[in-house]
Amino acid sequence: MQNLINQEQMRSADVFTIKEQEISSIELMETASAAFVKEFVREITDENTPIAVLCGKGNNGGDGLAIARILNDKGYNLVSVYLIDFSAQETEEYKVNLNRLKDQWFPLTTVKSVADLKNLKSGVIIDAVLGAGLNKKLSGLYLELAQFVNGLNLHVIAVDVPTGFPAEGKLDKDNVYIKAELVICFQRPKINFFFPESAAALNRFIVTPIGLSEEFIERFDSPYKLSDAGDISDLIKPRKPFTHKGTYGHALIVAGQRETMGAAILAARACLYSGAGLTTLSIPESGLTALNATLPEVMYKDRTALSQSGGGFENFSAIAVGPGLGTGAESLDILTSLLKLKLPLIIDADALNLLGEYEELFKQVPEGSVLTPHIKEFDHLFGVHDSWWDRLQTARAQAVQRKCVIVLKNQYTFIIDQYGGVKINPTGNPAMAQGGMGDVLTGIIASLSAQGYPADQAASAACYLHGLSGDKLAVSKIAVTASAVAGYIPEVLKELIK
Ligand SMILES: NC(=O)C1=CN([C@@H]2O[C@H](COP(=O)(O)OP(=O)(O)OC[C@H]3O[C@@H](n4cnc5c(N)ncnc54)[C@H](OP(=O)(O)O)[C@@H]3O)[C@@H](O)[C@H]2O)[C@@H](O)CC1
Ligand SMILES: Nc1ncnc2c1ncn2[C@@H]1O[C@H](COP(=O)(O)OP(=O)(O)O)[C@@H](O)[C@H]1O
Repeated sequence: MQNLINQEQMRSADVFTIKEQEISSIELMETASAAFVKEFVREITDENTPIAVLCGKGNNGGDGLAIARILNDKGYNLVSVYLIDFSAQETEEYKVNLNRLKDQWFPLTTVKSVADLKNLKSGVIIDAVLGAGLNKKLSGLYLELAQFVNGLNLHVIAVDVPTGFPAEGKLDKDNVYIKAELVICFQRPKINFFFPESAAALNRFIVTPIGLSEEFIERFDSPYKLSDAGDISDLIKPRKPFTHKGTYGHALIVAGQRETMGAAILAARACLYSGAGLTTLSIPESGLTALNATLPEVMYKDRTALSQSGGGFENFSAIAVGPGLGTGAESLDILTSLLKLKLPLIIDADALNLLGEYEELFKQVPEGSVLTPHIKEFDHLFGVHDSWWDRLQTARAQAVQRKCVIVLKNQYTFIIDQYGGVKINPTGNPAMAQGGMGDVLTGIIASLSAQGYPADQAASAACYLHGLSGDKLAVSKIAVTASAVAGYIPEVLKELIK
């Protein structure tokens, strides 16, 4: 698990590393530039590709100058450098690298206005204009430059961060960035890469270590952590000898109505395949035939018993409610009765929509519950947000206030624990953008909860497994179905168990 540090912390990591390793800042820049080149040559393998390096006058530009030199040394023989001369001040490291470049023969063009970029027509652009030192929106000549470069439609690879893109904080819709196909980013990804608004600035990113002290970085207490396979492997317990179905909990899923019975069955399927000892589905009776035909292992519970002082619903190891439930009077009664049990719930889909409608009901959600909203459900619950940064901050505050886990779903799903800590899930892909996928996630969370994993662990492991299953299936498929993702969970679980 990596902690995502902010730019101030990154700068102190620079200072610490320079002192600890007794190196100069120019040597650190050289290491960073070499690390960039290592990734770049994997991406652009043809040494005869024309490469234009656009360099600002800060350290991002300093990197660009070093990168141009290292690429040239590696046999990339069509590298040209454009010195973006829109600001007066240049950094020391920039000056050193410019002198190193001038020592060799190198095509250098000084750019005083975008007209000076007229020869830029083909090949790859390395964007080293502005990096993490960005302190305001692009305007004036920088804005013109970004618009000009974007208009060229060339393959842009950015150094550390695309020009104009803030590493952290709210991303305004009217921001303009130099749009990169790829960002090769130093040591840690920027938190803003994980928000959908980042699609305006980059398609992909790679993180490359540049030798900063990991020990020092790990000491920072960041609220944002990036999950990885190792964390999930550490969590998942193997199945032990002499265990039986009773060992692995009994999950109940309360879901479905006539038109959306599939959502209930998908959630139950995922629960079953994620290893719950027993899975029971509470659906309208009209769904029984479908249930028995598709999932014979799953049991049925008549939901009309729920209103009768618990009706045995209190005896399950975990309860999930919501997929395909509907928002009518009957569904409202079901949710009201479930909340009266005062047991932590996994709350999804229509159950969330009901909570959004009835504030009094929302207040009754027990501590330790897991809410799994997608963007629309989230904004219905907590008000409309105009940025993902704000949405995430609201989620953190609400998770603390309600002592619940919030799973804010997206390409990168944010799992927010009861203390406001955020785990970012790295697995999953656009092939999974199909109906029913959230129902499957709910089923996995229910299953892991029934097996005894605490709410935040169940949620983060479920998101990882769900996305990984989708990733494996997407290797050979343009789109993957929710059923297939559920069906593949046992394999990814097995793979992750140590
Ligand atoms: N540990 C690491 O990660 C390492 C990082 N390294 C590299 O350093 C990069 C950060 O370098 P940096 O701090 O010199 O800032 P950089 O991005 O070049 O900007 C320079 C100047 O631009 C200006 N400016 C800002 N916004 C503006 C705007 N909108 N419009 C116009 N001007 C604007 C602002 O000047 P000001 O406005 O204050 O006069 C600012 O001072 C980082 O991304 C990475 O590439 C490696 O070399 C070593 C290890
Ligand atoms: N592009 C994507 N990349 C990664 N995961 C995705 C993508 N699109 C959808 N998903 C995942 O699929 C699920 C969709 O949930 P949701 O919108 O509630 O679906 P549904 O209501 O159809 O069940 C979420 O877990 C989300 O993270």
